[in-house]
Formats: sequence, structure tokens, C-alpha cells
Amino acid sequence: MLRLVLPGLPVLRNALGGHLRLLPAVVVLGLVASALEGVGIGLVIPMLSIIVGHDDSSQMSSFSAFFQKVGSGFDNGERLIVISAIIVALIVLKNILAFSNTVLTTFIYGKASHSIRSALSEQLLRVGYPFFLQQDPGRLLNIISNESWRASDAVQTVLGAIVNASAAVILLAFLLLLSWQMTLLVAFGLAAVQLAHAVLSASLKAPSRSVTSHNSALASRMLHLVHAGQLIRIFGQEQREKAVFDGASDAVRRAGFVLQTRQGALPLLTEVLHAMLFLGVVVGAWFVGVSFPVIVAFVVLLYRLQPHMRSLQTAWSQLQGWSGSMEEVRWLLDSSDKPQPPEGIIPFHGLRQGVKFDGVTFRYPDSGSRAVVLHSASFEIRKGRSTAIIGRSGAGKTTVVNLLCRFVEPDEGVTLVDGLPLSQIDPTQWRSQIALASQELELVDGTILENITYGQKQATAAEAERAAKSAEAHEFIEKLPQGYQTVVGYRGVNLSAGQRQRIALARALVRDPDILILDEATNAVDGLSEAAIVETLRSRAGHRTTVVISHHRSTISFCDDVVILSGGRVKGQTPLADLASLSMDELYELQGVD
Ligand SMILES: Nc1ncnc2c1ncn2[C@@H]1O[C@H](COP(=O)(O)OP(=O)(O)OP(=O)(O)O)[C@@H](O)[C@H]1O
Repeated sequence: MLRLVLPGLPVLRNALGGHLRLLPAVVVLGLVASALEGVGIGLVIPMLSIIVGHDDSSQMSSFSAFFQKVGSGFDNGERLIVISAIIVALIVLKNILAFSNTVLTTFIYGKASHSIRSALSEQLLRVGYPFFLQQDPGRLLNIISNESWRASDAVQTVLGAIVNASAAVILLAFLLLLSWQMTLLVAFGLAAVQLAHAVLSASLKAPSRSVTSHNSALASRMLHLVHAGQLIRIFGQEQREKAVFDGASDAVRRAGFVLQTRQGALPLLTEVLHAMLFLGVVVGAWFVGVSFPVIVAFVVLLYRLQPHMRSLQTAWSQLQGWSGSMEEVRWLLDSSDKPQPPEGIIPFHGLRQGVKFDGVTFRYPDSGSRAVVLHSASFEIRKGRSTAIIGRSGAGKTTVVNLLCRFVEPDEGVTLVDGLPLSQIDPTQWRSQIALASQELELVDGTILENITYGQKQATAAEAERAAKSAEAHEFIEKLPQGYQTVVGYRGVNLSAGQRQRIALARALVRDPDILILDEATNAVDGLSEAAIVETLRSRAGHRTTVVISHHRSTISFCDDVVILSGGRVKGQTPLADLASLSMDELYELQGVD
């Protein structure tokens, strides 16, 4: 039931996590502060009785009569002073408690916001890689940068609502004790206002979802403008991109306008309803003959109750308005419909014989009727040897790498490592023994040294330098004013493509991996440097295994074996020596590659 009533409840529960146990303290502080306020207001009764000279408590409820007796031992002047002093003391104490509650709720809010962001980042790091193949990055960016803040705000709103609800309960209890008849009238009135408010708030859900989906689309456009700067300029698409972006931005504005105007109308409407209720109570009290001091105390209590009720209603409509955001955050945090990370418990400490693809068939997730990418592929990568995987564009070479790295898993068939299914091997241990250099793996924003030792934190500067020398990167790094401390910028923008590739290669080599995978890892490197890199790779022969993907004959020249792929099918696996004299095209022709 609550799940239906309060959108995003699971998100809030997770966000509050261990701090849920602090909520009773929030409630108690709220209750006590309001009780102090209620007593202070109750003390208005004897004050007014003295001032208007109406000291008769016979027609009052026992609760009102109790206040009427306060300070009855003093003469009227002293009594006024004593009661005023008590009221001031109560106000001071109430505000100290209210401030303590503000500190407590702010602390809980900060922790809850942090746990939402932390849970989102953990989920993005934990989820199986195919998730990123299926999802729109704009949607993910929007959830992290936008919707997560709304979810945090929702936590703050709920905390505020708890404080307001505590105050409302106490003030209502005081009203009840002062006059049950008038309180009954108030309760009916409040229920009617609440009902009207709930009906109107429900209409916020659809616009909230619309805002969220338009925000996702806008985030995609923003990503596109950031990443496609060159493309847009060289093809002269600035005008068109501007129009598309403005369209997406305007759609957010329009959706936001609908949501905010509906949200904005609610407090106004409830203010009118509350005012009607207020006046109705005063007139009703006069009709049933409630004494003047009690009416005043009742009205003051009602006046103090009103902002709490309105805050509760505003909180309600805000939560409805953020339901789209909460749903998005809940969706990302929910692991049940996401690809799982690779499993496996068999320890892996190094390759002993080799890796065998045995009848592996694969299609990318969510590809619907799309073609199978690998058809029953069978070939072998032998330990200590270098295996080239070649084939025309789209043949499935990178897909083989994705399977080797366990970014994706075969649909049929099996990948065997020393005779054991790769799916049963501990993925962390497996990955710790392989290193990948590919066009997909970017540099991180940091220094060159940080990039080379990324994932190998214990590597010394000397080891990083050795790896850089092997990757033909040391020379150009040394020429940079800051050398290894040069900051490469976001995705390595401060470097040339060939320089980036050589640093990425050094990053793979510094791991001294058991299996080195190079996927078009040197295609931007000049011929001389590439020849030197090839010599380095040749020197790994015998004790280390290398898998190379390249369209260049020279890059695979040091390889022992060659696997030829065509349209996702293995056309053959042969020692490269048998084909040594052939160019790439002759090689494809010989193997019947289309
Ligand atoms: N993330 C993906 N989702 C759906 N299909 C994909 C995805 N990645 C690749 N494919 C498809 O899988 C097929 C093989 O792609 P793959 O990247 O493995 O080819 P490749 O041989 O490495 O090509 P290239 O030499 O051009 O890099 C292609 O038809 C491609 O369209």
C-alpha cells in the first residue's frame, strides 16, 4: 500500500539505510518541540483571562481549566509576569529542540544523498558489461547528474514531512483537549482539504515522467555536442545541431512548465481551503458558545498547525512531482533486470596450455532479429605463441576479444582455458592475467605516469619507464616539458592519436600480462615505431601469449598462428609461416574471405 502511496519508497529506504534508526529521534524531537509549543499556546488562556477579566473556568474543558489554574497563587500582575516568563522559556526550549532536529535531519539528508550517489556508482561498476551496450548513455548521465539529486531532495522532503507530521499530531492533540467539538470540525475540514490535494497531486505523476524522459533526451544531445565537435564542424552541421538541441531543450521547458504550474497551483488552492476552514472554525466556535480565551488559544493553535499541514501537502505534491526521477533512480539501482557480472570460482594463476573457442556462437544483446555475430567459431590460442585474428571489417574480431575478456558470454558453445570452461573461472583472477590495448580503451584524465600505471598501482616509475620504452613511448614522453608528469587531459586530448596508442600499449605492457591482447592497438603509430614495437612483442615469444588484431600485414608479422574470420565464421587457422609471402588481400583471397 505504502509503495503505491509514496513513489520511490524503495529508493528512500535504501538511501536512509543504517540511518533509519535515527528517525525515531527525529520524531521524538519533533513531538517534544511541538508539545512545548502547545503548552506555551495553552498558557495564553490564563493570560487572556486576566487581561479581559474573565476568570471563570466552569465552562472550559478540564484541559483548558488546567491552564487556567497556572499561577493562581499570585496576584494578577505577578501572574502575568510569571506566565509570560514561562512562555518565553518554552519558546526558547522549543527552538533549541527544533534546531537540534534541523542538525539531525541535515546530517541524515547528507548521508542519504551520499548513499544514493554511492549506490549508483557501485551499480555502474558492478553491472554486467552488456548493460552498457544496451543503454542510452544520455539516460545514464541524466540519472547520475540530474535525477539522483531529486531523489536526495526527496529524502530531505520526507525528513521534513516527519517533523511536520509530529508537530501536526501534537497540535491536533492539544486542539482536541481544548475543544473536541471544534477539533471534530477541523478534522473533517482537514480531511476534505487533504482529499482534494491528493486527487490533484496524482495528476503530477505523468508530467513528472515526461520531464524525466525529456531530460534524458537532452542529456544525450549534450553528450553528442561534447563528443562530436569535429564531426559537426567539418560537415557544417552547426545550424542543424543547434535546432535539434534547442528542440530537446524546449521540450524540457514545456514538460517542466506543465509540471511546475500544476505544482504551483496546489499550495494556492490549499491556502484558500485552509482560510475557509479557519473562518468556519471561528464562526462555529462562536455558535456553540466556546469562551473567548479558549477560542483565541484554539485559533492560535490552529494558526500554528496550518503551516505544518501545508508543508505536509507540499511535501506530498513534491514527491509526486519527483516520481519520475525516483523511478529512474530505482530502475538503475535495481539489479534484477540488469545483466549480471561474469561468474566463476575456479582460481586462475596463469595459462598452462591455451585457450580454445569450441563452437562459440554469439549475438549482441537486444539485437532482436539481428544476425548472429559469431557462428559456431572454433579455434585455438596456444600458450606462449602469438595468434593473429584477421578478417575484413565486421568479421567479428573485436567480438572475440569481448568474449576473451568476458565483457560478454557465448550464447552457445564454450571457451575453454586449459580445458576448463572460462565461465567457471574466477573473472577477477582471469582478468588480472590479461592486458588489453584497444581503440576502445581510452586514457584517463591524469598524468602520463598515472595512465601507464593505471591498474598496476604498485608499479614503480622505473617499471613504467621500461614499459614506455617497449611501447616506443619513452622518447616522446621525455621531450615533453613535464615528462611523465604531463597531464594528458580528458580522454588524452592533449596528445596525438599515435602518442595515445603508445601510452595505452605501455599501460598494457607494464602489467607484464600472461595474455596480451592488442586490438588495432598500433594502427595510428608510424611505421618505424611500429616495427620497433613488433620486435618487442616478438621477444615475448615462448613465455607469454599474445593475441593481435590488425588490418596491417606488418603488425601481425611476428605472429605464429593466424585465425581468419569471415562474416563471423572461422575460415581457417594456420601457422603464419605457411602464408608468410602473402599480402593481407592475397591471404583473404586464398581463404575465400568475402
Ligand atoms: N555493441 C554491439 N551491438 C550490436 N552489434 C554489434 C555491437 N558491436 C559489434 N556489433 C556487430 O557485430 C559484428 C562484428 O563486429 P566486430 O566489432 O566484432 O567486428 P570487427 O571484425 O572487429 O570489425 P572491425 O575490423 O571493423 O573493427 C558487426 O556486424 C557489428 O555490427
